Amino acid sequence: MKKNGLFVTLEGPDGAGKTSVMEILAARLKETGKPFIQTREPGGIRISEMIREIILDQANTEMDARTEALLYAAARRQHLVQKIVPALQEGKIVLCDRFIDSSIAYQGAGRGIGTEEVREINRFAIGSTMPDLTILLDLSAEEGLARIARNKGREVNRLDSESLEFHRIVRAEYETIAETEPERVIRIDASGTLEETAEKAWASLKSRLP
Ligand SMILES: Nc1ncnc2c1ncn2[C@@H]1O[C@H](COP(=O)(O)OP(=O)(O)OP(=O)(O)O)[C@@H](O)[C@H]1O
Ligand SMILES: Cc1cn([C@H]2C[C@H](O)[C@@H](COP(=O)(O)O)O2)c(=O)[nH]c1=O
Repeated sequence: MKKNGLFVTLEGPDGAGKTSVMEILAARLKETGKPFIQTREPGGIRISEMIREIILDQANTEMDARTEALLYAAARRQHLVQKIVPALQEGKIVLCDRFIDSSIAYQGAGRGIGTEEVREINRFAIGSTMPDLTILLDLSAEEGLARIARNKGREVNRLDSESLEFHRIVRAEYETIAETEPERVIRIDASGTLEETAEKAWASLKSRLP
């Protein structure tokens, strides 16, 4: 696949500030006049949003870890072919809230399936389309969960409800990913104010803009 755009993902533990930072990045991008889209995983398009409902439904307590990993990968495949790749082919910047690294961290490490096995099913789903830039918002599991708890308007989903230990493992795996792929993954300390974090994220994105 030939692509001319820039594929940028935001990653990090629950409550790190990805959605909030993405809104600020989108506002900055708008000022530049460069064409871009905002999207998220799991979701972004109709079928993948339906899969999201199933995965995150608190009632689905019996869901097997591999089923969960496959559902995330299936949602990703459809999202990629229907929305991400066409936008990249049109030369747009794609800002995506979570992508493959979430599966490596949450299913591979958090669920204990194994990062290589999860990488393998995602290779089947996405082929060679990897993000050009990943902004990793790094925050302790405790602080991330505390931010979510303070946000009364936000629904707590099935993954949020996992143990503190699960979320600590997720965060540690993100650190490993950042150490392994320093060219692609820029780690940002997300423990400051939203404005401070967004400023650092914008500096990273700006330096990669075409
Ligand atoms: N730097 C910050 N300091 C304090 N609170 C923050 C900061 N950034 C975001 N918040 C607040 O924390 C909560 C979670 O933020 P947000 O939804 O942006 O995180 P997220 O990483 O997208 O979470 P999730 O992955 O769970 O959806 C929101 O209530 C938001 O207003
Ligand atoms: C893409 C992806 C996501 N997850 C988890 C991470 C979060 O707990 C939820 C999504 O909720 P958000 O409010 O949109 O962040 O799903 C995952 O476990 N694996 C994945 O591949």
